[in-house]
Amino acid sequence: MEPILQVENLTKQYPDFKLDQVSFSIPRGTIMGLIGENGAGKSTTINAILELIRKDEGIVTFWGQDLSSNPKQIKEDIGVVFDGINFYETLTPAKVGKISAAAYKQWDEAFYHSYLKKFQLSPDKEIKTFSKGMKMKLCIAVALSHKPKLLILDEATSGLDPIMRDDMLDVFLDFVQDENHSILMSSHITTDLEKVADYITFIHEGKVLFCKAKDELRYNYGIIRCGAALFEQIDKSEVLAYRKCDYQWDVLVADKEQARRKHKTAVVDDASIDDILLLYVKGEQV
Ligand SMILES: Nc1ncnc2c1ncn2[C@@H]1O[C@H](COP(=O)(O)OP(=O)(O)OP(=O)(O)O)[C@@H](O)[C@H]1O
Repeated sequence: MEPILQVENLTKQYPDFKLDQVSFSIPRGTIMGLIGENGAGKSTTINAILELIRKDEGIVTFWGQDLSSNPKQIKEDIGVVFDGINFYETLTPAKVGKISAAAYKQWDEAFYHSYLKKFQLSPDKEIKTFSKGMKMKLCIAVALSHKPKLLILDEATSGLDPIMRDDMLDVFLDFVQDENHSILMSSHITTDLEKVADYITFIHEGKVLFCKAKDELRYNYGIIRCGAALFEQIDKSEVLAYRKCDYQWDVLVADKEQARRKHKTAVVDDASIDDILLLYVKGEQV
């Protein structure tokens, strides 16, 4: 079965930045987390996938089809939420529902109102009275209510408090219970991705550094904490990245159990997604 979204060699050149041959795919029923430092190219990737900006090279297919081959249906099947999307401030959620019902043939008004209730958004209050988090929740309710099969979320949970974020992660997990649904979500809140993502794509300076199953990162990756003498002994072909902090070396490896067997005196910690990101971005690669 073809993936819901396949991205091959996506390239976009800006005067001071190049998104360089980005490739990944999202299998059905899964959540893909997109991570990377500020300016790494996450939003450029999402904008190019959605054809909001023109790509220079590369192939993007949804359900095996190019967006231009069936734009109306494919757009109906994709729910999009960006940090900073704003509705007209004088609209109310009820009016947004009416407008969306006219725009989407799959619009489900009852479903929309059940989300407004779940997210504690009054249908009749003007949007200008909403906080940033409330506006974000409204965007997510709209995106879910036209019954998409793919959700694309660019920093969509960053304005939410930890309790609401946790509820929202449950909504996302529910969404992918249907094997025909998937989510692509970029986030700086890597603990959220640790909770829900099945795969992680790490973009660094416009290039994909890796695209891996989250469990592979969680169960296999580790950080050796050691002094200079032990660092010299480590086989550098096993080192993904390293960083010197005062008198200690932090060394990222892809097989922590092997490192524990080989270096019995060293401390080998589990690596969180934040640790991995930090070592790749701030550390050095062999
Ligand atoms: N329209 C544009 N014209 C020129 N350069 C741009 C344009 N849009 C983005 N860039 C550059 O592309 C690079 C990547 O930006 P992008 O917004 O994709 O990063 P990001 O990973 O989403 O960052 P953040 O986490 O801060 O949102 C940045 O250097 C940015 O300045």
